[in-house]
Amino acid sequence: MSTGPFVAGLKCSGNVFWGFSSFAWQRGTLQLIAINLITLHNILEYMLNILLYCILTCLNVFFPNLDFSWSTELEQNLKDVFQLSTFRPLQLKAINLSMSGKDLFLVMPTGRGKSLCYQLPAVCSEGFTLVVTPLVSLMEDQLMYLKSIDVEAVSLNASSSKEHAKMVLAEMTDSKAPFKLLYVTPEKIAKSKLLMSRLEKAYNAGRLSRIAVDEVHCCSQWGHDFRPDYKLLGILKRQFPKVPLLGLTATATGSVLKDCQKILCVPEPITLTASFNRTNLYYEVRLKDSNSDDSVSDISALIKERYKDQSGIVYVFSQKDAETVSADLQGKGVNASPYHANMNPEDKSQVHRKWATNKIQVVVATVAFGMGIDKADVRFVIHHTISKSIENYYQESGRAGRDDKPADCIVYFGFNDIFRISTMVVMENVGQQKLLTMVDYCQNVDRCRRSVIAVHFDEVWDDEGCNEMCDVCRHGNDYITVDITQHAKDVVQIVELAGSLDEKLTPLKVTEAWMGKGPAKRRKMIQTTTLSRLEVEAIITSLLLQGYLSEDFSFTPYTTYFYLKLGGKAPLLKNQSHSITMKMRRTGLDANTVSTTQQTVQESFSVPGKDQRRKEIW
Ligand SMILES: Nc1ncnc2c1ncn2[C@H]1C[C@H](O)[C@@H](COP(=O)(O)OP(=O)(O)OP(=O)(O)O)O1
Repeated sequence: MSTGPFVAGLKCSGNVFWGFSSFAWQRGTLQLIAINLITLHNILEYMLNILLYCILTCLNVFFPNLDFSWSTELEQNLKDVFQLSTFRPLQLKAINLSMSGKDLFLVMPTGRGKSLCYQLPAVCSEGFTLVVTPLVSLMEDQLMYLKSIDVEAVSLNASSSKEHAKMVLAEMTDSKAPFKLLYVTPEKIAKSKLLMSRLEKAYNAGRLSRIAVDEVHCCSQWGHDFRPDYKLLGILKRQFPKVPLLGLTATATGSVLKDCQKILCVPEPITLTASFNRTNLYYEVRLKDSNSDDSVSDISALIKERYKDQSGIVYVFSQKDAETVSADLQGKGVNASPYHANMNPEDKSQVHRKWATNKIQVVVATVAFGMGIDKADVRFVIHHTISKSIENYYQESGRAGRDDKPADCIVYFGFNDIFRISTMVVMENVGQQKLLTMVDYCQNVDRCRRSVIAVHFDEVWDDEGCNEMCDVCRHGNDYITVDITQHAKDVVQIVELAGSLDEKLTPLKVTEAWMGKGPAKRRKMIQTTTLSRLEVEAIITSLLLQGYLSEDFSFTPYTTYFYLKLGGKAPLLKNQSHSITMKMRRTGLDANTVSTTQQTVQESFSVPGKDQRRKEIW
């Protein structure tokens, strides 16, 4: 906000006045008045700005169909260029705000049409829009699509040839250049001074009309896909403050967006958030039994019966799993192919192409099969292994049902998978925290699954609206509340004992020790259990989620080991009055060991006599 000329004017009058009078107090009084006037002016100007801002925001947000100078052109290009008849929710609001020069964060579920929110304004504006995209493959998909609808777009990335880069850099400042969108990777912005100098020239010539930062959550370490080069993108708004910035993401919580705002140096962005509730998606969690993992048989039966001739994705944990699960499914008569980052690019695009044209029914993929996958009729997304966070799960499962027709999102939840993923995300800042929220989603038996997702994304959600489109709501009350205080004490005792012997126990060792199995390496008195393996695993998971146990990692040059140690809440168990409960699925539990919610919690599990419980293990 500029006050320069006003201040200068007053200083001048103060000097004139001083020439006529020698009374210091008169000068002081005048200065005081001047300061007050300046303050008043500042306040008024500030209030006026806020008022204008509010009016514009209200007009755009509440009356998105109001006619603006660009409205006719928008409608025309939507139909003629993009061949679309109507806008989807929030698209027009976002476009109008961006066209009116506002900085904007657009949070919209995957597949709902975020790209149009900068592509259409680009077509309707002078100059070009700079689009920052994390992946070259995403960039290429967009360029291909834009070419197919005759919108001129170019890209600059590490694999651009020298001639191409030279041509693009020259055209950036050429008013006759035809391209409307320039796609770059964040690395380019961070590393190419030449690109920055060209952008500056384009900015000064009024040719840089808009900046779009795709997958904006990559800026924040709190996001699920942090990329270091995104952290440097604040330079764009610092150098080109008058150019509106549009940050787009499918998955960002309020705190992630706040972080992105700071990193991108966007002073007051407007945030538009579309609902995360994909009403056509059915969410389900199935338990993987560690004793006899028959999840692949289960998946193949589902695909051959429920999803016969329908297109889908099976997500797996590792490249090796992609190969083996795909081979197993093929062996069971499913038309499946693997997809992972280690395949050569031709093989990857061949699998993608064949799947897109329904020549392959199922892609068994790692998360490498991700951004840019835009097939409308995906009827199922099955996770053979849980995702590393709710954000990841939402995005991966969200590839189902983009045509708004019913589709299923099923996760197979296995105890051992928790620790495989945990060691994978060990280096990530909040990796464990995020993984545990995903585990909580899977272990949950009493809350509507869509409400768990919605709450995670700060959205208010009413379970009633689920319409039984998740397993919890569909099989309501299929759970019991059990008292696990004594069990917690037993498990904590095992971990404590190992600690006192300077030994570390993996979750598997704890499970087996508690169940009285495993090699009898040390002879120590512990209390074992007669609970089933699924129950034991559920209790250990719950103790981890509730903070009675926690992770303890150990690194070797070749691998990372996950051990269990006492959590911050473990000492509470020494307190006689302290009790812990958990909710468990009724289905699959041993009828002799569990009780209904009506029974007293103490009866919930049968606890064997002390002598019976004394066993020598590990
Ligand atoms: N108004 C509209 N009407 C009909 N289809 C639309 C509309 N806007 C976009 N689409 C289509 C175009 C694409 O095929 C599909 C997904 O759009 P896209 O912009 O790729 O989604 P997105 O960017 O939100 O998803 P992702 O997060 O996966 O990148 O929706």
